[in-house]
Amino acid sequence: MAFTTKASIANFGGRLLKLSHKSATTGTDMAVSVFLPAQALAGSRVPVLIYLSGLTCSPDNCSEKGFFQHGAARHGVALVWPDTSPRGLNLPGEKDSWDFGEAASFYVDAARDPWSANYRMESYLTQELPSLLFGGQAKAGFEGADSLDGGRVSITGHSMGGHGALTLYLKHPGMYRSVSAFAPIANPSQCPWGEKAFTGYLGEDREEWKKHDATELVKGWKGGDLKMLIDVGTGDNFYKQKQLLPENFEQAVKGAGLSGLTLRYQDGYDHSYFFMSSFSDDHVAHAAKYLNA
Ligand SMILES: N[C@@H](CCC(=O)N[C@@H](CSC=O)C(=O)NCC(=O)O)C(=O)O
Repeated sequence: MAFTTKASIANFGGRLLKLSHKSATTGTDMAVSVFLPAQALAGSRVPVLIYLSGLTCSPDNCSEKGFFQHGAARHGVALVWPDTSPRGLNLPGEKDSWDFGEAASFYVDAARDPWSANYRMESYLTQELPSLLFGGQAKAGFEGADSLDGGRVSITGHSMGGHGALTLYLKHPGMYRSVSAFAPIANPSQCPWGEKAFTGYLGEDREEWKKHDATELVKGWKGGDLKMLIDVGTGDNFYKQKQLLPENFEQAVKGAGLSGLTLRYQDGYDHSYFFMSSFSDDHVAHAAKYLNA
């Protein structure tokens, strides 16, 4: 049995499961939370929306105050909240700052020591975690696992997790049916957060960084309509500090002649979960449109 169930909580007519499992990819225990809507508990196969969290987060932040369960219950969509990095490794410098190391993986497979052995979050999220989650109840070992339809998966995320959602979607055409993001770090090669993380995890070669930068990746997108929703708050201090750079991303989409990006600026909203909870219904509805098509 892959997963240990730490908690099972009644929530929006379904259940919120707090799970953990041993990961061969990261070499650590990994936490992950799953929301099973009532439809899943009643035996229906349900599609899945993965939410990648931002810097400093665990699976708890969004599952406790993002209110994605409200829309997910309505549309019959399961939610998966992975963790933001391996934990408990005690690597040198891992806990020195809130925007690098633990809870700040940027969802890449690190290429530099000491990170490359364990900070392999892209492989974890695109290979190991789906194989464990969608392998059926006998393999997964938690209630309702048989209901998860691994053939219908979309992805979303916030800030660092918005960067993760956009880049995994653009790097793995066909893996996800749609993508959305709240306040994503949309052009990490050009902002302080991204420059710090990419130098630390990937090295100094800026050409290498482009492979993990949504604004660069979208220029080469060949997957047709983008099926992409992005929300950014105009009162977001990180937006004002040019950590997010959604305009660069939009310019790249226009330059590549692509359709299917809805980029909305939400007046006065900040970077917090007050923002996500205000629009999480829209993001679940966006995913459900493609997942239930
Ligand atoms: N500690 C920082 C603020 C950190 C912060 O705002 N983290 C965001 C994600 S930022 C981009 O990835 C977050 O989601 N925090 C968790 C929460 O529950 O709000 C500072 O002091 O500025």
